[in-house]
Amino acid sequence: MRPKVLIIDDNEQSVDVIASLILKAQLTPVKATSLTAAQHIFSHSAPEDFLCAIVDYRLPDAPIGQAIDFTLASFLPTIVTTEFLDPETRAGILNKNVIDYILKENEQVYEYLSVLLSRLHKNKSEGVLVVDSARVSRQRSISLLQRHNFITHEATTGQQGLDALTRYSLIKLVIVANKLPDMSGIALLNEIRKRASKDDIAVIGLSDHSDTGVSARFIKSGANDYLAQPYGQEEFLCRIMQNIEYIENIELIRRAANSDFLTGLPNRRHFFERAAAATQLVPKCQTLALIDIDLFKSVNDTYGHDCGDYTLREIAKLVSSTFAAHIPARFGGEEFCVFLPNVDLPSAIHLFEAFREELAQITFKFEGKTFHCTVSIGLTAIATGGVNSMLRKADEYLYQAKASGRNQVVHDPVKEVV
Ligand SMILES: Nc1nc2c(ncn2[C@@H]2O[C@H](COP(=O)(O)OP(=O)(O)OP(=O)(O)O)[C@@H](O)[C@H]2O)c(=O)[nH]1
Repeated sequence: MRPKVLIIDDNEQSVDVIASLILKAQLTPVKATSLTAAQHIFSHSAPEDFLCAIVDYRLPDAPIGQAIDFTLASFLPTIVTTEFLDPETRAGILNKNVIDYILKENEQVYEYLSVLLSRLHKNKSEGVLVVDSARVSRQRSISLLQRHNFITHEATTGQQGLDALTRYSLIKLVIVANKLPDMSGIALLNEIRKRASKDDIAVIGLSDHSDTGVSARFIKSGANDYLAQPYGQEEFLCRIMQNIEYIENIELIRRAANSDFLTGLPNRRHFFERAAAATQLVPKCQTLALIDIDLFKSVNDTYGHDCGDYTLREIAKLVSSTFAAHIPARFGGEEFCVFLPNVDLPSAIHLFEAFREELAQITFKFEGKTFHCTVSIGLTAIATGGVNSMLRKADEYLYQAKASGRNQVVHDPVKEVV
């Protein structure tokens, strides 16, 4: 079920705009035109179904932000919208521990709201580590991050920070104080950069307003950004969002470059990178298989190219789930490859026979038509010549499998395995 977002606003026009943004962010809007209506809706719902609330500061039955107090008391992360904003109101809103406020002054702010909503959703799977021995400053950072749904981790020493990085793989961003009890922030940054580049984990260094040299040293030593203390909460959150988005965009580009467009499986290039990394770890044994769909041309010719694409995607899903613990890839056309470090020939034969049989049992259904597919597989464990030589050998066996009637696995003679 899509998470819900509660809108409390008595202005029909802004409710409609906000609701359409919520739908665009793949979330479900729930509308209330007053505080009383919101209280009624909320008392009949499960609080955990709601991602957040978007609350107008001034409502007929809640003229000075009482609806904000209600959503916060209901543990709903709250974004405030308002038509006016004097410094006193702004400070009052921010003091209430809301996520952010939106001044309804132009269309661009709705764009910002849209970004904020999708971030709140995505942040639930993003880890941020705060390494700061000063309790108040650390807790302030953690509290701001939690308000934005991030998974937070805290450390008071550099070593604890490094341990947390080893333990929690979801950490995308680290906030590093300049002075730590066991090392300097710069020294910690150096250690982090030995493990992860600027494109893998973003680091924001905390410096002092009075010491501009520190921020420059952070950046020169590989930090993505810095924040001069004391900082405002809006600046803090803007920088966090910017840096997390940078890491996410790099991830997206990498995924696009490494995966096959049609099936999402790793592509040939990425396969070779992963296989090379796996062989460097000197596996005890290795097997490699080439899988080719039988008579696939006839699927295209009989049911059309779209059906061919659908079949490739379905078979790719089975390849991906069956060989998730190994290194599967689409090699192009109707051919897949799987490299299995630390799997010997008898175990691999068992795996690929089971895969072949399972696939042959599947009834593919496309636009009212049903049909079956089989695959031929060439499998080798003769690893002395490296991955390229394994590919040539597997290709020979694949040719034999096709020539001997298809729907079979041809492999090295079991006793001759090196
Ligand atoms: N729909 C679709 N078809 C593809 C794609 N890539 C390759 N093909 C088709 O896959 C077919 C491969 O045909 P062939 O090489 O003759 O082999 P086959 O029909 O599978 O026969 P055997 O391999 O001998 O069992 C061709 O018709 C290609 O057009 C793709 O991405 N989508």
